[in-house]
Amino acid sequence: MKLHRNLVFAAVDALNLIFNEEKQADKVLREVLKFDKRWGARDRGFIAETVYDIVRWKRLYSEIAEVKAPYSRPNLFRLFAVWATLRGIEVPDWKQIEPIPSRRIKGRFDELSKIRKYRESIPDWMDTMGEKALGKQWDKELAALNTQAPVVLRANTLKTTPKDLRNALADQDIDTKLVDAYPDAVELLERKNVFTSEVFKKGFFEVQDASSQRVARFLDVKPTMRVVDACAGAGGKTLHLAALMENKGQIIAMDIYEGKLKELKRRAKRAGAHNIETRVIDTTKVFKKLYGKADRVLIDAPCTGLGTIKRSPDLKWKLQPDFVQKVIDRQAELLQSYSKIVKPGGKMVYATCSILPQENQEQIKSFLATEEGAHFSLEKDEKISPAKTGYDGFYMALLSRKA
Ligand SMILES: C[S@@+](CC[C@H](N)C(=O)[O-])C[C@H]1O[C@@H](n2cnc3c(N)ncnc32)[C@H](O)[C@@H]1O
Repeated sequence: MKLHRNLVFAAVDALNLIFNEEKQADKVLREVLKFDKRWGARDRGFIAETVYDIVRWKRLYSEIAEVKAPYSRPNLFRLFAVWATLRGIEVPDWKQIEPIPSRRIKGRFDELSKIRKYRESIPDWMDTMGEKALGKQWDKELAALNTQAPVVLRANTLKTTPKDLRNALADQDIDTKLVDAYPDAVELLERKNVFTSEVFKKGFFEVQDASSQRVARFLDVKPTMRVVDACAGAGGKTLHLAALMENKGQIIAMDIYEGKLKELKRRAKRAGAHNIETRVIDTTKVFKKLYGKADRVLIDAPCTGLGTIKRSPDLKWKLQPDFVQKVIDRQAELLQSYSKIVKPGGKMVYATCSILPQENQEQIKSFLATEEGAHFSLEKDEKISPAKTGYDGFYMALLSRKA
């Protein structure tokens, strides 16, 4: 494989922004990929994959390359040299890249791979927390979280069917497969930029991880219902709810960030979803007015996102230990306030994209033991394991309010 200088330099520029300026990897890539209009799909793919790989294996590669933060440019090139050597790619003889004998890189790799925190490239605190929470299963989950996520689309059934979507994508040379047990999912066989396709512009699909596609269905909605999506964000699950409700009934999508709800409205327009109204939570009045009024409530709670490391490997370096307890406390508060929106006989789903029991089943157990929780009973819950499914880690609990 011949390495092109401008592509490698672009990857190093991106790593500089991610590692030294704490920018989010996906946002950085979106910008960096705009640098040169002449880059084709392969070039862009090379930059994105190289950057994601080096972000994913940052700790391991840094140990091998013997470099530390803040990462100078020569040190970022050293990380790149480790990446290339471990993939059997000849490191080019450029003045920016200080030679490291490949025997040394491979020897250090073998030695460090015996120790989990290096092999899986993870901060000490996160490794300790994961092992304490999940015991032996942590090994498997961690290994799965370090594999690249497949690209999964959710067919928008307001406009198409998964089968028709597959055919439309095939016409544009995008090969896909249907996924058993995920009725709306269409998975790409090869990574491609789907956002530039005509079918995307027409609103025939959204990119949504397969595990995430389980959440809206778990809420058991019907077209006649009033549904509140209390933490709607940019509306990944709101749009799915709209499709499941066949564009009927009413969905109230709330969030504390107006910007996210604006994006939701843009996506709803593209999807042809007309049964959604958005409400910014700028005072508690916004949700207090809804107490006892909804048939269904979704609390897709803010969480550590530990289940999504496959897609966002930089989370390993961005997440801080004190944030974990803060977010757990916030989830408990949201359960207290938003559960009151459910009317007697109604139902609610609490979901996270985390695999930590403290954010999931333990959170629900604590809620059920409170005065507010006493109005609810747990119908069922599901822990979605990245190791077992190959998709994101998720948790969902369906609770019903006593009539
Ligand atoms: C897991 S994300 C939601 C993702 C979204 N449901 C989707 O499917 O795309 C959690 C959301 O909760 C929002 N949030 C945080 N604190 C909140 C609060 N007190 N009330 C409502 N939403 C909140 C965040 O802004 C974020 O958009």
